[in-house]
Amino acid sequence: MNNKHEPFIIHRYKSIGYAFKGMLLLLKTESSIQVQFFLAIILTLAGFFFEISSLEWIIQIFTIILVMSVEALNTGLEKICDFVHEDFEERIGFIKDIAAGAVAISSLGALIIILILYTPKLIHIL
Ligand SMILES: Nc1ncnc2c1ncn2[C@@H]1O[C@H](COP(=O)(O)OP(=O)(O)OP(=O)(O)O)[C@@H](O)[C@H]1O
Repeated sequence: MNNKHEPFIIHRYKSIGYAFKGMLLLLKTESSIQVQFFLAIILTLAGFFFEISSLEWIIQIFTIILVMSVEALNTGLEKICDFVHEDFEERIGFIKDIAAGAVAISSLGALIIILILYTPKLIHIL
């Protein structure tokens, strides 16, 4: 529970704690995040294997962050939807669909970026 009267530093410290708890909850409970985390590990290993440049690392890390952040926000939105309206409701379906659309946009973008990064390297070793 947040206490708005506690010192700023304590308040910030607790907020960071909640945020880390949120990351662990996502990893423990959400299969989509687990799959993305697994793919992030594969990409990290690929980065070391192909000795990608600093700029390529930055692009790859940003790509992973983007997809996983959008997925996390989508998960939160789904939970709110289920909390406010458990039964079938067209407007809830619409909200969930457009939130899933955001995940699709970031995932397709990520796929294109990863293909641009690794296709030449894969062709080179084949
Ligand atoms: N309460 C509802 N009313 C109307 N349509 C819904 C409702 N709940 C889900 N839907 C429809 O089903 C789709 C999938 O919803 P769901 O909450 O199962 O998301 P998901 O991405 O499959 O979830 P998960 O995180 O389990 O993978 C939504 O995009 C929406 O079209």
